Amino acid sequence: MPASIPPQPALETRNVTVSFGGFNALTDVTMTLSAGSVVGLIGPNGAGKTTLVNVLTGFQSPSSGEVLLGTEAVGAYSPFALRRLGIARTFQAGRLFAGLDVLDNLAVTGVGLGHRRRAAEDMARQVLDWIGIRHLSDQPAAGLPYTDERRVGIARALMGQPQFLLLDEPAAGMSEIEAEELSQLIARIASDLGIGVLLIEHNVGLVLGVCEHVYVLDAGQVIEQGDRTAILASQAVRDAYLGPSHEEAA
Ligand SMILES: Nc1ncnc2c1ncn2[C@@H]1O[C@H](COP(=O)(O)OP(=O)(O)OP(=O)(O)O)[C@@H](O)[C@H]1O
Repeated sequence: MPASIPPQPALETRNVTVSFGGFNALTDVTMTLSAGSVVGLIGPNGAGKTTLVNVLTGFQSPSSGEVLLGTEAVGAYSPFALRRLGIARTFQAGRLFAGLDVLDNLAVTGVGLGHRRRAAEDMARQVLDWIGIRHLSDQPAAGLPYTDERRVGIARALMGQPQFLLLDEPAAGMSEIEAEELSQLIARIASDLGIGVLLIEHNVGLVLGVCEHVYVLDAGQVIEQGDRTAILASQAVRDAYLGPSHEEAA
């Protein structure tokens, strides 16, 4: 883990639109993720959250608009190229290599990033230690409980010391206590490692608790952004989650 953190560029989308046929999954989305900060992305089902993560990680090209890493336009880069530039992600389902144990899951990722096997294993042990799950090293990935699978997914994403980490619903299925532990881990990833974290979650309480800035997507558009206070005060956010008719019903 680095002792001192050099200045890092931001990861941004500028006016990004993604169309599937005639349907816009994202319309004109502009957002910024900076080093060392935790930014949240919330919104109802189908709002476009995963599509935005796919755009930021090279799994989906924007139909229009730009993706910038610092001053470099990276919207047409492959997932592999972006991973090499330091943009890592986790998936909603862990996507671990089921036939390998936890240490090997991380080590194989390190080898894929260009490290020698021994160095990749050393790095894997460091990452597992840092997260506090070294005891899982010899466990087969296939049999892991859900919450451990999530933490191993994060550990694997930290291999190769990314600049940015995009977490797609990491707390799904977790208890309140487990989600609280996860939020502490997320805060440490930003503060201790200087990584810019984008947290996509349905658990709005978790997002508002750990994120300095939150974007709210609805039907592919950013309808609100700001800190916890701004999000809680927003009528647009209430309408998106409860429907515009909830006021009349009250
Ligand atoms: N490859 C695709 N082809 C067509 N439509 C798609 C595709 N991917 C996503 N969509 C549509 O785009 C919209 C946004 O989907 P997306 O999965 O990004 O939303 P989400 O906010 O992540 O939803 P959830 O919270 O349910 O995971 C949805 O209406 C979805 O059906």
